[in-house]
Amino acid sequence: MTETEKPYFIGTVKAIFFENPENLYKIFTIKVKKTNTDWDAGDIVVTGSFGEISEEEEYRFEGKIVDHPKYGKQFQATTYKRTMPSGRKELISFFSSDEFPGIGKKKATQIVDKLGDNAIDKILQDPSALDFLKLGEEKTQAMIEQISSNHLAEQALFQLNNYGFGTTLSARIYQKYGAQTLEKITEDPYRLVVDVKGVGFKRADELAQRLGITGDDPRRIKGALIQMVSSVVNETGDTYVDGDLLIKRVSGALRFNADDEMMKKLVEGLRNLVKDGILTVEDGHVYEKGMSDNEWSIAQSLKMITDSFKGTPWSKKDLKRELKQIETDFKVQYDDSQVRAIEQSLLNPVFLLTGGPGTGKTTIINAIVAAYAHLNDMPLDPDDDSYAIALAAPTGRASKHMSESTGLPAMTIHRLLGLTGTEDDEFAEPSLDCKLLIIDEMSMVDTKLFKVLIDAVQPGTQVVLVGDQDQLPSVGPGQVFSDLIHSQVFPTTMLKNIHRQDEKSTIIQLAHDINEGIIVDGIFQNKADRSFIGCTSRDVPEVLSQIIQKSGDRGFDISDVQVLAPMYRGQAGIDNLNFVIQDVVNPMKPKRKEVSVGNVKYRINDKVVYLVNTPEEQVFNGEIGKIIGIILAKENTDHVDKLVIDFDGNEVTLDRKDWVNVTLAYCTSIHKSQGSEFEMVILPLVNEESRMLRRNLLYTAVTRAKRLLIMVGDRSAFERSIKDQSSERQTTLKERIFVTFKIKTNVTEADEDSVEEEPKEYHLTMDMVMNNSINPMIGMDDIIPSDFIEKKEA
Ligand SMILES: Nc1ncnc2c1ncn2[C@@H]1O[C@H](COP(=O)(O)OP(=O)(O)OP(=O)(O)O)[C@@H](O)[C@H]1O
Repeated sequence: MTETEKPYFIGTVKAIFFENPENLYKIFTIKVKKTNTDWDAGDIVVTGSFGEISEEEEYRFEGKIVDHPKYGKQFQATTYKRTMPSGRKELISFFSSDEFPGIGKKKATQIVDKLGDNAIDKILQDPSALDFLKLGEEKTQAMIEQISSNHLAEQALFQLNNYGFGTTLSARIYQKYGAQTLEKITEDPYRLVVDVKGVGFKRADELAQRLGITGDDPRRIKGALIQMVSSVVNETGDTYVDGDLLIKRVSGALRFNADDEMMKKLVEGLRNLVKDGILTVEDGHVYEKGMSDNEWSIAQSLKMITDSFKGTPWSKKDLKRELKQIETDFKVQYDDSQVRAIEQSLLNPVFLLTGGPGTGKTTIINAIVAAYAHLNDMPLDPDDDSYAIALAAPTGRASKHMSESTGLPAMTIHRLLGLTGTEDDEFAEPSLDCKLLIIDEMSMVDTKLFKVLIDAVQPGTQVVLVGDQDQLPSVGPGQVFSDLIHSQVFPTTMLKNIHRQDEKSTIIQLAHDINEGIIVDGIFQNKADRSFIGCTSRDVPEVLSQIIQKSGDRGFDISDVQVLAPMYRGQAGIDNLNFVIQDVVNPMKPKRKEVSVGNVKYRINDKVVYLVNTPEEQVFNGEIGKIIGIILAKENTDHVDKLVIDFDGNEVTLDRKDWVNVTLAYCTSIHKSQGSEFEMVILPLVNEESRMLRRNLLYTAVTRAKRLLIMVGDRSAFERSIKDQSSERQTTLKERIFVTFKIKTNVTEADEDSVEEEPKEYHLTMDMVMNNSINPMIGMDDIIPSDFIEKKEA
């Protein structure tokens, strides 16, 4: 090997024993034919990211020899190339191989006779070189594609690598565009911002610069606009970005002077994105593709449900009688607001019920179900043909709670709708054949999911949405539950009385006080069921270790203890606390099995959380499980490391490539904890997290504790959380509802058409952009929500 020559191996692939479709990483063995290294072995192991690799084919790999601590000597390939067959004999056997169905030895010989030893190059350069075979267009095309596919994948991955993309991103890009990768990204590198997760504007901009796309190139402007809308919406949870703000931010990102000429170009860019259906602009608000339609669609479906409701076959008197009966049966006396809630839910097509912990939401769901069934002569038996009640919640835990408390089947909204939790859900159009639909934990439902859910409801169905509007809003954009309540268009009951009878419990009262913004001194005093331990963020890990140790001594199983934190980073952040707690409750000991991925180590008994939806395995985002088995690659015939995890009785085996879907769960985010409750919650809050500290965050965390709550950290961080009201998310769902419901009451047919037709007309004018004169309520001055209620009830 000369100094400049890179180490290489040429060999035939024998067996591929690991493949990660996410990043195309593969591990396989080759039978070595030639090498410039002094590693003299018949078969070697090769690793790396490869577009396509076929067994029994010959390739040339360049890279370096490494000594893996566990698996020994391997060749880590950075580039690879299929060695093209050369020489008459090899070429004939190549063309007559299984890769080219319909080409036998005779035709293969003809090709080589006609095109010579350079046959492959000739075909790649000029596909008409094969015309003489008269195979027909389809077959010829298939043959050319087969020849070029490997060649193109290599070329593309090599070039992407040159452009500075790492293996994972290169693989994602190649998976998206396939053979057209280079053509597509050189034509418009900014398309990566839309098409490939993980490529932002800055990255695409660097590539664009290398390709000579700079300054005010329309492609550059377009890329910056798309990226900015997406990042603002994901950061804030708003459903749109204010047009002015967008233009300001984008001109900053593009380093444009805010002169008229540049503004015109930005507005033009926006206009084109609207034309191409990538963004929507309405009343000066800029929405990501589909988001504006989602809001309209929700409003229209709610209107359809409202309009199609023809009343009940029983009278209000029957209902009163039924309520008395239920009180007797359930041995409970409902308070006034609870009675109102039960009545309104049964009398109306759409009803909203909100209340804090212990106010009786579950109690009311039980009453609604029982009364509905009895009043409609329907047995409360899911196996009976006439049973038509659907109960669902956004998380597995919440739906399980619903099912346990009602004794009826309840499921996740995804399962109810047959959704997969992937991007395909956007195009799903399921249909629900129930007559009464009750959704719990409604504050967690985002705009996209609610759109699919409410669109699936059939005319005549009654819908009851239950939740706690003061909790954190959904992770995805929107705040549907809060918007529906604040629209005041639908009958709503807010439960305020706390009914939970536990005299000793002070946690619920604390939660209500927090919600009211009351900072009572008592919050920092120790009570039987809660305590506060003041410390700095540096001390949080140590304090937490001690609490966890003591909780174990007091008989708490770690599955009942949950540490909840707002952020991932920092000493008191989720990532660090997980390592700290793991060391206390499940430390490494000699001879214990341990596997690692990145800097996370997994051992048997570790508490983990699942991060995606996998309906085939019946395991969903946010579910907490325990590792009950570790099967090493050398112990199974697949030659892959595996984790066996018990998710509440459902055992799931995850191959190493799927470990990205789990993480340690001794400490989880407060956001993820929504919809779950734990016997004991430990809540560290520190001043470093000030950006996140809001009342609804603290309220959500505190309300997760059933028996014990231990607050740790900076006193001022807790006080700040109580004081800082969270700002409302920016959405236009309420306005859509006002417009849509006004149609029903007093607008003409012509107006109706103009709303139902896609409301896409481009409104953002230069004036608007420059003068900050955009008003989302344009044209709605004369409507106030209570107008509608009065009309409805009249
Ligand atoms: N009117 C009532 N009279 C007596 N007890 C009641 C009444 N309403 C509710 N309860 C009791 O109060 C407790 C809390 O009620 P429930 O579980 O329905 O509240 P919740 O709002 O669903 O609470 P969480 O959101 O915390 O689960 C239960 O034990 C329930 O039996």
